Amino acid sequence: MADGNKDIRYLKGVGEKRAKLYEKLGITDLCSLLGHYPRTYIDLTRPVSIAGAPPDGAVPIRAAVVSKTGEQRIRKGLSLFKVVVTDHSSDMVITFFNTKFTVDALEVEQEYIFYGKVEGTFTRKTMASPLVFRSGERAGLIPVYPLTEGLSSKLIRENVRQALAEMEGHIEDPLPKEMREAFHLCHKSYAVQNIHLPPDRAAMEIARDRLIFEELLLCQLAFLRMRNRSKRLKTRPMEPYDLAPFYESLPFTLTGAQRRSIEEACRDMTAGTPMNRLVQGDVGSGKTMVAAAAVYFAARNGAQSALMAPTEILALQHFETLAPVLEPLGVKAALLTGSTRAAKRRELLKSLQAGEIQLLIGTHAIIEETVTFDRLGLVVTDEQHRFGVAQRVRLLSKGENPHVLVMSATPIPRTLAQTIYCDLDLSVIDELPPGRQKIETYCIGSDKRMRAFGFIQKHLDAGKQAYIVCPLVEAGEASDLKPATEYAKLLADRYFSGYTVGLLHGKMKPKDKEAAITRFKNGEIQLLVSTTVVEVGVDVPNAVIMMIENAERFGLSQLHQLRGRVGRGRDQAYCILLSDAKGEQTRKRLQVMCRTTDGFAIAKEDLNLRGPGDFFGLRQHGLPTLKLADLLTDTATLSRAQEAARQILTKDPDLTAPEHRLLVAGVENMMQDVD
Ligand SMILES: Nc1ncnc2c1ncn2[C@@H]1O[C@H](COP(=O)(O)OP(=O)(O)OP(=O)(O)O)[C@@H](O)[C@H]1O
Repeated sequence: MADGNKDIRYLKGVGEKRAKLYEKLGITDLCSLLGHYPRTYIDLTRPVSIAGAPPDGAVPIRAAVVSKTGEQRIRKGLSLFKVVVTDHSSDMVITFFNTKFTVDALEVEQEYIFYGKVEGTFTRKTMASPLVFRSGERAGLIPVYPLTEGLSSKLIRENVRQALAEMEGHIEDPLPKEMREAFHLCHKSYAVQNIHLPPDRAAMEIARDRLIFEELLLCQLAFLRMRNRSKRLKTRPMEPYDLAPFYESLPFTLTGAQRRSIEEACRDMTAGTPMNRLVQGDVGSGKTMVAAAAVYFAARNGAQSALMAPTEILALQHFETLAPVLEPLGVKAALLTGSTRAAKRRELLKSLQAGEIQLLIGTHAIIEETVTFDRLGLVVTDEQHRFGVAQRVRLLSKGENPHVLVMSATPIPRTLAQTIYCDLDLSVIDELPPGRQKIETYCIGSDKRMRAFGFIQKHLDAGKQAYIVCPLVEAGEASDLKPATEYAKLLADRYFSGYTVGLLHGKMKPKDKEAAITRFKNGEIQLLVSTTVVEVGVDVPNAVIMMIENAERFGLSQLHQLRGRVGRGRDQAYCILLSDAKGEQTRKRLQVMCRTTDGFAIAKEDLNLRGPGDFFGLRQHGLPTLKLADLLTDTATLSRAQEAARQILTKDPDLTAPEHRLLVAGVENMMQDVD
């Protein structure tokens, strides 16, 4: 505990009850209270006149009280108070509800700052339930804090003020002095003081910049240290075998981007340290073939590979794609999932241990203790963020420092990827296989549903297939949404009665899911009604239409993944987004889908619209929660922090120097909440 730090109950007005509320915000002592940064600020430095107040948004108005009415009881539990105020430009009527205490404290003829939205007509201005500040008391920026029920921003402000006084002179700076000077950063104590109680915007910005820098620096240090550690691991270097037999055996020519990624991966494996590579490519860009080549390369070197997929459907599909490619080249593949029967499983595990199987594909089932390899040399994970760190470590421990290849279909802008996957090298497949056409995307209301059905029927008649995705499995989960089970029945009985309609959802038994996918792949099912279980990875090139019901329910990146299930062959493909939602934000989101099919552009829009916190749960990516930094907009600070982290680790790779003691504590504190 830092010098001067005390339990939160030390503060005036904080007893057991409030301490419990503070605990909900992760605050237990003065230091954690000071680490609870304001969400935003009310700027009292630039009051506007009543007559000149803009019609939208809250503003500070400096005005004097003219008169107050008494309490008016509107109904039980609801009282109204009216206060007339004036400034040089106009009068205004302010209404307060149930806040007798605030109104009583207002003195006639005194000036105050009222912070709220000015409404009403040109001649009669009004404001409802404003925040009130004594004019001249402190016309700075007033911090507004993230709250929990029972704690007000005002109370937190008062507690923070006291905590700052208590901690004065005790706030140590984790950044060495030379670094602060080199990167033009203020001292930590100035930063903490001015993030909470800035006299003006400039001071707040200096403080913010400094704290964002520190946050990003700690994050970079954590990842770079991890990376340095893995670079120090040793593994047997592989021989650079010729990949020509692999390339020649494929039914198509690989794209330049696929070959480049393959070469990068194979080069990594010939070094004496384990590969740690992320292959990132848009939907349908052909990531599986990169994995296939790496598996082939490892097998030629006598090493086994494991491929772990997040769902049984995906594991099965990888098996069905990879086995026919690899087995003619002498690489035997096997599939192990939760539904593999006991006898088959026993036999499979024996062959695996004897080294007769070169590639094991499966779900979590492959990390169980009973699964042992003869010589595991390569681990491929699909969509890494769906696995926890512990699961990954368990899989890795089945070999001696095996190589790692991660495939991700979530397009992340490069700067973000570099931060999130700072411990991984990055290969980007930025080219689609030849002949792919832009998926035509339409957004329609349910009044056009029948026309859409007609459009689908025309394509089914021509021998093509289609998907209809619904948000839910069963009725009753939410009243206005299409449940897949009932909808599939309705479609089969009424609108698509002459066609084969299949159903796929997450609550089905694995065996039935497998059967549905296989029948769809074989063309026995023409129209597949599904929930989002088809979202990632499902590959049926003959399917050309993706219709999504209640499209407003899905995030942009999810819609993109769903749409990516079509347009995987040479035929023109279509995506129909069905939504009756009227909200402007929703319309905007769906329009983005109609405008572009580029996953990276969509991810960027998604980040802009939702913010990185919501994007895909950063914590699942192994990224700590950042309090102030925004990875999208703070890119300049991010590169400064990266530079600083590199400088620190070059001098002190293990962060053992005494001047880095506080940095290490910061890194550990930051990483402790990552899974
Ligand atoms: N170079 C290529 N030329 C033509 N077709 C290709 C090429 N590479 C892959 N394909 C085919 O493209 C389809 C998509 O490939 P794959 O399933 O590997 O994509 P992906 O990157 O895993 O996509 P997703 O993330 O959407 O699952 C498959 O049917 C595959 O056989």
